[in-house]
Amino acid sequence: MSTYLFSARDMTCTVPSQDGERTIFQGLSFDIDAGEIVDLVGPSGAGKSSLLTAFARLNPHADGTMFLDGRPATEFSPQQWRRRVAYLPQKPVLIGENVAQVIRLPWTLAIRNDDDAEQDANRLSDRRLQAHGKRRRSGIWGTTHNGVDMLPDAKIRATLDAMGCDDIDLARAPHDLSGGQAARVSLARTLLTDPSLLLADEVDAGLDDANAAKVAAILSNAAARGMAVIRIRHRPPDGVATRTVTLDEGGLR
Ligand SMILES: Nc1ncnc2c1ncn2[C@@H]1O[C@H](COP(=O)(O)OP(=O)(O)OP(=O)(O)O)[C@@H](O)[C@H]1O
Repeated sequence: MSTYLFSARDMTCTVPSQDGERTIFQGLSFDIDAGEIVDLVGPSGAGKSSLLTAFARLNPHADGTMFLDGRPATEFSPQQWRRRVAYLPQKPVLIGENVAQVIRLPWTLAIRNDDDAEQDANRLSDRRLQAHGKRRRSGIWGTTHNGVDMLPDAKIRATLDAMGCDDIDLARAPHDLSGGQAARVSLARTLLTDPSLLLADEVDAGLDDANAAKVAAILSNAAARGMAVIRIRHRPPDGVATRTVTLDEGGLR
């Protein structure tokens, strides 16, 4: 059994091509511990995004064996996996009329997924069924799930401020945000769902140095609290990564 937070073994990705199929990578292994920030670099087209989406179980062309907390990925439903392993695409997709709504939506969905998973488990166990309803959720706010005010504006505000996002108005429409603000809102939204592993696919691409530094600081703080982070980056090293791995010609080194 793996002792890492996350492990992947024998990762393979084969995509359709004109000649039939093309293998992007094969037999890759990767491990990451809680609190680590690993930069995944390599030439364009090497398969970095394909590997990250494979880790997120979002890549239909990829295969392999993965473990989270020593448990095989096959023991997690796709929803349970995504609750723990968050994939952040380069271009933020911000759904909602304003920043507060954008941030609240995945939080609500994450809670609902937790409850769904809990209900599934409870169906299998009368004893746990009795306990259902008494249990307190130990989420990042430590609140129970019984009201719409689980994530009130004041808490969103405080969280954004703590992440260096005091320039972002909660009432602002997502399409009015600058690129740097949108990137940080997207990041804050994901971090609030408290994933164990964050897969950040070029989230600082296209940002100016100041905004890229803010994004790096947010990730660094999250890692200091125990989150593991894998970043795909094309920018020069920023000193935040604990380790850099290169994907090239189908291999990781
Ligand atoms: N669904 C798909 N169908 C066909 N080819 C694909 C598919 N997904 C990825 N590829 C190909 O796989 C290769 C790896 O793509 P990927 O985006 O993972 O590389 P990358 O290292 O992230 O590149 P970049 O740094 O430019 O973003 C590319 O040649 C891409 O065209």
